[in-house]
Amino acid sequence: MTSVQTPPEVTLINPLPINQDSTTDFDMMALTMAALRFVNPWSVEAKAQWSEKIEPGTPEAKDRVITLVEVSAHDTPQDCWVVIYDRVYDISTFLDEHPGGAEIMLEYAGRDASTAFRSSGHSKAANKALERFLVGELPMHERMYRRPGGMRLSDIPE
Ligand code: HEM
Repeated sequence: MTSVQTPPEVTLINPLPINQDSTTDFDMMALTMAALRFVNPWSVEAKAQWSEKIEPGTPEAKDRVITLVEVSAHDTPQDCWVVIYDRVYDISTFLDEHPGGAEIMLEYAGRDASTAFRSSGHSKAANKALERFLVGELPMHERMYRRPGGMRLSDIPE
């Protein structure tokens, strides 16, 4: 005789009991994040307060201090800055002229390109060409290559 087995009774236990206050917690978190975003000094909206755009390679560029955070806001093909050996270059007009192509330089838009520039084996002429695009220099506390009393790489331009 065959007997029909009934499955054992299963009681579902919610392993994570829903906290009645979880919605309130979430709202508080969202509110805090929104407030932080509002006061965030790095917000892109702050861009308007940063340095005026100047003509690259002009004498004022030598005295202008530009922070890494400001450089990072210039990261498009129309407005492309890079840092090479602690100096800031606006290469927006050079992208299409670059013998190595625009794509490779755009990877460094808004960022430090020193090691990429160095390891591509650029000539002395390429180092000299940098001057045309100079718009400023990093503040002392953000520099890696040109610190007073620091060791200088022999091949970085004056
Ligand atoms: C403002 C910055 C730059 C300037 C003025 C510049 C200038 C030049 C110049 C004049 C050349 C021709 C070869 C030479 O004279 O050395 C060249 C080639 C090249 N550059 Fe740049 N460059 C810059 C940034 C970069 C960056 C960030 C990269 C990234 C990796 C790069 C990668 C290359 C490569 C791969 C070549 C070789 C192209 C070939 O031989 O086919 N360059 N660059």
